[in-house]
Amino acid sequence: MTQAMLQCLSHSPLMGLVDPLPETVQAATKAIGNLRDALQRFDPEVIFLFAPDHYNGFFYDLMPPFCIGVVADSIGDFGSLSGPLDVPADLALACACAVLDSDIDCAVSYRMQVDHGFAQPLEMLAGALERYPVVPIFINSVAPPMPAFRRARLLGDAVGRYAATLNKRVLFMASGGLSHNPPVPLLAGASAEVAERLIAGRQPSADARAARQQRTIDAARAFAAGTSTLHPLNPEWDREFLATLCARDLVSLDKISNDAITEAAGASAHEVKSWVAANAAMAAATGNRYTVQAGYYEPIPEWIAGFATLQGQADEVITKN
Ligand SMILES: O=C(O)CCc1cccc(O)c1O
Ligand SMILES: [Fe+2]
Repeated sequence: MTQAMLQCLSHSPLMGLVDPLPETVQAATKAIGNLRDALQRFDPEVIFLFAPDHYNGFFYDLMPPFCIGVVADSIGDFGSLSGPLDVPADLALACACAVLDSDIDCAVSYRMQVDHGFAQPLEMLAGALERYPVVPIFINSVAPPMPAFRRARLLGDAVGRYAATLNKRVLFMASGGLSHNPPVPLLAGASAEVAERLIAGRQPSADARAARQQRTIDAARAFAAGTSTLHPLNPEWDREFLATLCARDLVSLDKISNDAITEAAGASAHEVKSWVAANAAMAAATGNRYTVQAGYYEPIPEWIAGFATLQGQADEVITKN
């Protein structure tokens, strides 16, 4: 008997560093609290966490579209939690095998480094990095060439079919998005110094890390003040995306190209592929018998994020072989 639940949450390391009005913080905090309470009640036996990276664990020396962590550590950028994740290694490896058997070529890592993309939802929803067993599933969302919506959906589909065989309470969790464009550099057109950081920037000096974080904080202040040239948030695009997930119409996203995503919603909007994968996993695990509710949405410039929560429940317990 497998039971499945779905939770998706935007992330932003600017939370607590560059905050909007207290009412906005309160509303977002309440929405996050709702997810946390539901997670606690569900008490997952394993979390499949789909999330991106921001040139902290994955670089252009070898950039996979997808990677499953068999052993994983959080680096603790922007004051996020650092330290090991509780990855059930055999299960993570079996998941990777099942994904490969489903024609989705994903990498594995026995020393996966993750950043706030993974750490923040674990901290905010699970309460700690090691509170629950978690299979971390990286989706490249910042470093072109990137997988398309369709591939993210098929990855999620493969993970969901595997998860349904476990006879456990499984939680599919996604971290990222929605529309946004924080100052994450692109390799195309980068200076030699920035290119080096994107290709081989593992373990930067404390000064380099602090300078990077300060640049992001400065960018958020300018973005909130309306004096920034960063790509604007796109609430209309975000609401349509959420409606598509609520309608369980993931296939309709396949026709949206990566260029169209960047153009409409910003270069980091590709992080929503984590949401697509988690929703596809839920669909596969439940045989499409699940319901989704968008919990909260607000474009929050201070956090450089179309900030949203979403939750889904299976209509029934899944019985399988
Ligand atoms: O690591 C960085 O510099 C990017 C930080 C960042 C900021 C806003 C929204 C995000 O999703 C995000 O990841
Ligand atoms: Fe991000």
